[in-house]
Amino acid sequence: MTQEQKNAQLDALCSRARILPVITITDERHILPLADALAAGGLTTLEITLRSSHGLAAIRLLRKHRPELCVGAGTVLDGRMLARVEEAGAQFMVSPGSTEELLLAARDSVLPYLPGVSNASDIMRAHALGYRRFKLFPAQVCGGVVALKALGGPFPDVRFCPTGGVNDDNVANYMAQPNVMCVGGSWMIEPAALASGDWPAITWAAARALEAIG
Ligand SMILES: O=C(O)C(=O)C[C@H](O)[C@H](O)COP(=O)(O)O
Repeated sequence: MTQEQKNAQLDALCSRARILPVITITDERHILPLADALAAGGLTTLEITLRSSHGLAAIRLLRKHRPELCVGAGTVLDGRMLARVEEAGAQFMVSPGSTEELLLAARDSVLPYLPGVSNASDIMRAHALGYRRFKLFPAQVCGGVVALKALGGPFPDVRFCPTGGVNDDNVANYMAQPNVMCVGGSWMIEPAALASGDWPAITWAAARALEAIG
C-alpha cells in the first residue's frame, strides 16, 4: 500500500472517529466494559496504549469480541512493538514521538500509522518519508491551537490529531482548526469512574465529549 493510500485511510478513520479515546488498561476485567461504555457514548475508535502489560491482550480481546469497533495500538515505540501489534490484530498504530526506525518500519507495514510530532523538525523528517498525518503530542504543551495555526503555514498538506491536555473545554477549539482531523485523549475516562466500574459515568463522559464538539 502506498503512503498516499495510508494517508487516505487515516483521513477516513479519523474523520469517522472525531475523538480517539486513549486507553491504558490496568485491569484486564475493564477491557470489554470500558470499550462498551465508550461505544455506548459514541466513541467507537479506540487507541489502546502499550503502556501497560495488558495492552496487547486488550487489542486481541477487542478484535475477537468487538469486531464492530476500530481498535488501534498506542505507545508503539519501536519495530519490535510494531510487529507485536500487527500480530495482535491492531487496525492502526500511534506513537507519542517518532524515530527513523519506526518511520521506516511502518512504511513496510500494512497498518496506517500516526507518528507523534512536537515541532517542525519532527514533521520535516517524517514528511520526507511520505508521512502527512501526525499525532501532535503533547498538544497543549506544544502550543495547542496557536502551534497548529503556525504549523499550517509551512505544512499546508499536513493534518493532525492533537493529543495531550485536550478536554471538554478546549476540544471544540482544536476541532475547529482546518488542519485538525480528530483529537485524542484520556479525559473522558475518569480514573475514579474506572476504578469503581462506574460504566454509565464513562458513557456519559464520552457523550459529553462528542457534544462539546457539536
Ligand atoms: O501513551 C502514549 O502513547 C501517549 O502518547 C500519551 C497519551 O496519548 C496521552 O497521555 C493522552 O493525553 P491526555 O489526554 O492528556 O491523558
